[in-house]
Amino acid sequence: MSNSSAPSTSSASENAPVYGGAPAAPAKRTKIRTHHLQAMKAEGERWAMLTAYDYSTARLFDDAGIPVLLVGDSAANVVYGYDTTVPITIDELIPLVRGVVRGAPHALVVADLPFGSYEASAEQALATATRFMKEGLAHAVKLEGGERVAPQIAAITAAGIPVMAHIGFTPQSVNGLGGFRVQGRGDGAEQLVADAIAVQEAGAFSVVMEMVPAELAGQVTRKLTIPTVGIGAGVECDAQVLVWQDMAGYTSGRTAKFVKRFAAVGDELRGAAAAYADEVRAGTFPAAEHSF
Ligand SMILES: Nc1nc(=O)c2c([nH]1)NC[C@@H]1CN(c3ccc(C(=O)N[C@@H](CCC(=O)O)C(=O)O)cc3)CN21
Ligand SMILES: CC(C)C(=O)C(=O)O
Ligand SMILES: [Mg+2]
Repeated sequence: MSNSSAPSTSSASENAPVYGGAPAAPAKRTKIRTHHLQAMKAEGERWAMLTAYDYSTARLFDDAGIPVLLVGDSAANVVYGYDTTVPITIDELIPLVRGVVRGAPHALVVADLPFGSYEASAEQALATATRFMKEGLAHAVKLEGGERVAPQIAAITAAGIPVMAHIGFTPQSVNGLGGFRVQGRGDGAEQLVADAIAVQEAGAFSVVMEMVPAELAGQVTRKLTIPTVGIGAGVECDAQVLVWQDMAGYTSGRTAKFVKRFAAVGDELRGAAAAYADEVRAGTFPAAEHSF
């Protein structure tokens, strides 16, 4: 459906450096829509979601073929430096969404609704989701909660906005959940299953399960018709998500147990900054070739 192929670069000079605005990838790749994710579940094809918070990283991840990018409220931690996701606001997130959407011509871009912007009522949730679509140009929104936010999910989807749900450990409720903890153990299993079914019935196109025992996450994945996206929820989910800085080794300090580092970007970048500064101090940069 409507695979509007990305326009090619219209740069005046072939050799001009590209600082922005250019398409991230060759044309012809499919623009990902929710029905593609549904089809992948039917085919048993796993997919990867990553967070992104700006244009430049969104381009790289779109080029890498990541089908879904999440502008997470984890921006609270990795962009703004807050301790939790509780303080981040709609106005701090929307500009990040705009950058990611411009950088990702193929990926489905999902925007996290921040704490305090949707819990009060279906009306509040729809108003917030609408801002992320109109001002952020997001393709879908995500919110935390199961049964308790089913009316919100129903109202947003009824307005034509796809919703990704998020159950299990929901970081915005860290204070109510008694810390960063695995959910769905023991008695919690029944509630987790009820939450999964509630969000599917309310119209969610997909659901994130965070820090849920692998076996339970597998059961839920088989029970649901919509794709599940795990983070600390085992390999039987239909998809996986990680915060990109965690995945790339660009987060400082201790990371959660579910994180695997696929690169050491932080070390690389620190090294580049130090090497640059050394050359400036030594007078070896800029050289003649960098001068006019
Ligand atoms: N960089 C980053 N990565 C994330 O995955 C992430 C964020 N930020 N910010 C928002 C939330 C917060 N998340 C978190 C934060 C801490 C733990 C954590 O400390 N987990 C313990 C759990 C111990 C247990 O219950 O067994 C761990 O060791 O994994 C988990 C998820 C996930 N999200
Ligand atoms: C970790 C993912 C699922 C998230 O909600 C976020 O990055 O905010
Ligand atoms: Mg989040």
